[in-house]
Amino acid sequence: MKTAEDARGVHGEGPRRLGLCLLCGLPAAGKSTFARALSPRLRQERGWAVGVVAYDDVMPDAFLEEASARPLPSQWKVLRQELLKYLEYFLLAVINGCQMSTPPNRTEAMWEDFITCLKDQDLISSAAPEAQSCYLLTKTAVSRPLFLILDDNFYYQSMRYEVYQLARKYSLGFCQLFLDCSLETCLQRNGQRPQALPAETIHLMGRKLEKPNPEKNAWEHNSLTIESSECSSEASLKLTDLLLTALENPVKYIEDNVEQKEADRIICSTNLLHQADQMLRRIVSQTMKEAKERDRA
Ligand SMILES: Nc1ncnc2c1ncn2[C@@H]1O[C@H](COP(=O)(O)OP(=O)(O)OP(=O)(O)O)[C@@H](O)[C@H]1O
Repeated sequence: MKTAEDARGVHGEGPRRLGLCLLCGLPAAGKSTFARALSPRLRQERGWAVGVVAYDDVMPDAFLEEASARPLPSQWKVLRQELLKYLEYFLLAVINGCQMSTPPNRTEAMWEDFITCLKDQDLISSAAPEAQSCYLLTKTAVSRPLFLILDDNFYYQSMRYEVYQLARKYSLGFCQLFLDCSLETCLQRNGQRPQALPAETIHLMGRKLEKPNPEKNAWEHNSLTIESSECSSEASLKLTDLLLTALENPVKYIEDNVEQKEADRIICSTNLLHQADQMLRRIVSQTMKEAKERDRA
């Protein structure tokens, strides 16, 4: 199996450039509309292979077919993680230049929607005739720089971090685009949709939203905020720059381990039990030192 270094092409074949881009923002901010316009532009102008994975298209239908009820937040979390696993299967096939296999434990309807999503964007073709549970990658998917654009609200930092961890695991490019749109505009756009969300959901998300914060989180440094109504050539240039920077600077595994260790250290040092333990150790050590000095005197 090839390593992350192979994926970057550091062993002489030229870089195999792969990137993940998160779209985040409030419901009805215009993420899906934006993604629909962005992907043909990137294919045409840059010659990249692009896959937009709209979580709304892949997840709810799958769940409703199986359980005929709206999932709870904890179930959404499990489904999001399952979808990331599917993405990993696809990425592994691209990195290893092999067929995409079918995960053994899967929510069948969600997997089917995921397959349809990749097929519709010319990234995989039908199951290989000799192995019904494998899918062939298309020439587009294997021969060009590839960007996967993940279209969800990603309103908690922790949701985005899961995707970042995937990028780190395979040393992929990673970037985030925050589509900034006022609450009022989102409510207004939502109200005009055929299947509008309850306004309260948008209010709630507006309160909970954790915008990308590159000052606080080093891993979010490759983030861009653009106004949802902005379609200027300047915004377009900034966006291309963001994506190119991500492709050319894939997440470094070792570097980010250091960052993870630092995060663990902070968690550890703020842990009261750990602090009490440290204090106890210091007192014991000081008492023993004093006792030894008394013995010598
Ligand atoms: N720039 C824009 N100007 C005006 N209307 C827009 C704009 N972008 C999107 N809309 C409209 O707003 C509505 C919501 O757009 P869209 O579905 O793209 O949002 P979204 O952020 O993907 O929403 P959700 O997170 O709920 O899936 C649609 O009816 C769309 O036509």
